[in-house]
Amino acid sequence: MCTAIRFTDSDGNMYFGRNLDWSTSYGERIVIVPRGFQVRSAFGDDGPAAHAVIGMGIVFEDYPLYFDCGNDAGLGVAGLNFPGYARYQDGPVVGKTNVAAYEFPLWVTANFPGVDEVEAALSETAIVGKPVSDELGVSLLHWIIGDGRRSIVVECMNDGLHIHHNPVDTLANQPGFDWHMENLRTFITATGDLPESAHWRDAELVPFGSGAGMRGIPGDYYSPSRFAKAAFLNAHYPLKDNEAENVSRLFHTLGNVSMVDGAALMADGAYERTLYTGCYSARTGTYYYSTYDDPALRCVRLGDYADADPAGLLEPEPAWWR
Ligand SMILES: C[C@H](CCC(=O)NCCS(=O)(=O)O)[C@H]1CC[C@H]2[C@@H]3[C@H](O)C[C@@H]4C[C@H](O)CC[C@]4(C)[C@H]3C[C@H](O)[C@]12C
Repeated sequence: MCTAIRFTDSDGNMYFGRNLDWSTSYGERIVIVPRGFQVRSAFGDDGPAAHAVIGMGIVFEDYPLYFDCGNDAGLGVAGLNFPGYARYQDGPVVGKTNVAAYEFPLWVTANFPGVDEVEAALSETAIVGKPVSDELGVSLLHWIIGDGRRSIVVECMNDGLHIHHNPVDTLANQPGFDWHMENLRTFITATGDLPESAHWRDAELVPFGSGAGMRGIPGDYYSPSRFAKAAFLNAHYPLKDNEAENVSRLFHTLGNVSMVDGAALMADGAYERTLYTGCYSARTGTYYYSTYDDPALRCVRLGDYADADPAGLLEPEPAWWR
């Protein structure tokens, strides 16, 4: 499973991050697309990247397959599994801009400065289930897209392409976004406040300590549970000012829905774990991440590669955060 959140600092700069939960790594690492890089399109509409992009992914035949990424204008996108619900176009649609599902994160971040522009373009766009290769196939995903003002969720299903306004700036896996939002109504009594004592007949029931208000928010790894917990935490975290506080916010919040070995068996017989947590700070153009085996934070600053030769992709060595 995977979980993603978005929030802003006190100046309106976006922080955007995700847990990548899976059993085996694809060999993912930080990949940078320099501004002006010639982006190859599955449907013949090649063109230079209008924005520099940084994120986590793999490079396949000189093409960056991003799992999540952000751009120099402060726009971020992440793909999360959505099998059983995702249904792409079987082939290109005449009269539309056709984008293969594997191209979607790069298409969003290389072309657009913000969510408004992506949303407008999506009305003329078809997402096509073209495999990246026979071996890699087609991933069935839905996407969260965020900037400094808001986020949306894009779900391509049997009945067409849906764009949801995302007022909780959270996404997990199945079922669909509308269901997750409806389900949050189950938890409206949850609060971060210090609980009062209760009186039952002659008994005064005093809380053991703080945290009682949050009882009922689930802590298991099921997708609806992670959505509810991440949405609660993202809604209650106090607004923070500086980079360190906001990076800390991102990793603490996603740490609360991260998956520990041995607790969630997948259908293939392997346990799911949070292989990495990634965070894009639009304030500093920095991608931070930690992995399951090495929780130390590493990072790469997009601005350090502003003058990079647009002819090639970059796979920089990350530095320790501090
Ligand atoms: C497995 C990842 C999603 C993690 C997730 O949501 N897990 C939920 C588990 S569960 O089902 O709900 O149990 C997804 C996110 C991005 C995906 C990758 C990206 O889409 C880029 C390419 C796309 C190709 O079609 C397949 C390989 C691939 C390299 C994808 C492999 C895999 O499907 C990834 C890594």
